[in-house]
Amino acid sequence: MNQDELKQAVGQAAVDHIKPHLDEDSIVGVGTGSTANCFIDALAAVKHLFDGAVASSEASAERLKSHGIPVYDLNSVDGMDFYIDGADEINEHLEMIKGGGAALTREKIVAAVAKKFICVADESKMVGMMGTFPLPVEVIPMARSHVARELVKLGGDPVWREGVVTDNGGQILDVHNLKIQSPMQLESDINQITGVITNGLFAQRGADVLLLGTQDGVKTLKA
Ligand SMILES: O=C[C@H](O)[C@H](O)[C@H](O)COP(=O)(O)O
Repeated sequence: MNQDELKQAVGQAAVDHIKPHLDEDSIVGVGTGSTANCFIDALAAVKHLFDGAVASSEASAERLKSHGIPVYDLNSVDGMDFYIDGADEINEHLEMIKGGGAALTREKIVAAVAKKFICVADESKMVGMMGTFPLPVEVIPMARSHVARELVKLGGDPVWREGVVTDNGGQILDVHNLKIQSPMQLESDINQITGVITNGLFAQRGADVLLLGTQDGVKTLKA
């Protein structure tokens, strides 16, 4: 199977995973990116089983609506059982780097509301130590240079993702060459820098379940 087929397989596996738990009041939390898109497309086939979705980006909201799935503002829902999203890197503890598509902040917010985070990923995303994928950090635009200098002090090489404006009006610094030995600590340290909106480490709130697409089928890993 090629990478796209692996993404489709995990998208379908995520629908199969949550389907027994869906009812007419269920709200599904939906992530962003090419793997999350596969999940959205598979979810459309069971849209009669649940109420609607909360999306972590305008792009995912549009895709959900194009399938006729109602999209709710997060402030109008009390909670949700599941949040389904991809990752740029994930380790054996189900800690992740996310934000390759610049949606990290809304992803972290929707994930915080959900009872369970189900990560969908093809096997290329599984790593021993995170940091090969540059860590995205969303910043308030006027703080960009200040935050970049502070990130250098933490051992990274930040690069401005020029031209990208997030759904929140923020800008993105991609931090290269980090050896992330303590993801939870680094997540806190970066969030302490004034001007940071959030960073793409999902360690304090990692995934609860990983559906990993491999050549031997979809494997289920639990935290
Ligand atoms: O901002 C984007 C998200 O964190 C994505 O979930 C992540 O970049 C993975 O995307 P993809 O499934 O396209 O590799």
